[in-house]
Amino acid sequence: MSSASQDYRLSDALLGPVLATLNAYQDPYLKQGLVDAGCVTKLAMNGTQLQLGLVYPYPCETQYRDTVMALTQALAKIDGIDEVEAEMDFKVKSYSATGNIPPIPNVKQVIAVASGKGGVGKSTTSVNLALALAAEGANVGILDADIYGPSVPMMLGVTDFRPLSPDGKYMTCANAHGISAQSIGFLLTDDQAAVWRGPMAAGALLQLVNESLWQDLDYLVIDLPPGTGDIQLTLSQKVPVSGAVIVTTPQDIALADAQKGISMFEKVNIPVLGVVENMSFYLCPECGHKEYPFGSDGGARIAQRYNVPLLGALPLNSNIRENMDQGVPTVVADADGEVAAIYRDIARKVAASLALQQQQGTVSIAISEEE
Ligand SMILES: Nc1ncnc2c1ncn2[C@@H]1O[C@H](COP(=O)(O)OP(=O)(O)OP(=O)(O)O)[C@@H](O)[C@H]1O
Repeated sequence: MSSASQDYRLSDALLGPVLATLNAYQDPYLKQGLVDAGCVTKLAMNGTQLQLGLVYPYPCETQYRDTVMALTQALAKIDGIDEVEAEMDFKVKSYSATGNIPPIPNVKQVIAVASGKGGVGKSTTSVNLALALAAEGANVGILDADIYGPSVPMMLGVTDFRPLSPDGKYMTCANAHGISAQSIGFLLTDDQAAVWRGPMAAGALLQLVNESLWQDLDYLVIDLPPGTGDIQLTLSQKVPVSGAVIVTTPQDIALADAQKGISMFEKVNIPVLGVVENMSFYLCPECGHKEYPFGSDGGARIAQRYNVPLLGALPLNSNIRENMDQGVPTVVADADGEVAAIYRDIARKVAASLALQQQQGTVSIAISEEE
């Protein structure tokens, strides 16, 4: 992966061992050495202190501390280096899997979250994924396209928000817990939305995508309506999606529906970044014992069969529901907890996978003005 800029000012005697050491450190999400991944942007010496600049192609701020500690330990073994001062950053590049669709202004990448059937926790996953990407440092928006049950306003605690259109063209978004949000639920009552079908719903959703005032987003997460019908297909064909995440529960029936979701995206050439298995196991709050009431490897099986990664498995946990009902999702409400850590891990996998798709050039890259 080529990096934005490289400023290497080391003697030949140091440059070789330093690059070798940095490349021996495999980024756990890019699965590449830091040099091969194009992350190393600056190398200089100040006395016996190595000044190191790293720029990742995906957001991973919560990993910086551990990475610097590991690198310092390894680099300090090289003769002449006693200390390391690291500057860490990330830069997400504009990218769409569907090269012929124009980019959304001020949005670099679009992640569609889908499920074959309703009620599996697609919105819960979308909201926590968006917040987890933000926790890693990204600028994130979420679009609630679930016309049949727009739950994002409730989940983010912004049910009273009504969009304004200062210029008569673009609508303002709500801000909650550091992310921007737009929802069909801000504009319609439940009964209005429920009667929408096919083209009418898809048209309105496209308007929401293209006519919202997004502010320099690294990622726009779209919570699609459940199912794999016309609306989902139209959106997949008309929105410049970078990659899709499929949410499922472990029961066979949900898995069968998830397979339909994977096939739908494959048909329109949108890469499926992976599967999230929700309500995968029950974690006893008293003793920490894990139980798998629906079998323990549904998500893994579907991932294997369709050759897509299993991004993570979330427990069936009443806190997740309660946090949602209170408008403070778990990634924010219990940022140091185990569940938030699972969501952040999923977020890093998704973001790194998008960066890798770009690196491999399997798809076209959309360049927008903010680059
Ligand atoms: N891992 C979980 N543990 C406990 N409750 C959960 C979990 N995931 C989701 N829920 C709860 O399950 C219900 C359905 O979740 P959610 O609304 O996210 O599903 P959905 O797939 O988006 O549904 P629909 O598409 O029909 O709107 C919500 O009450 C939510 O709080």
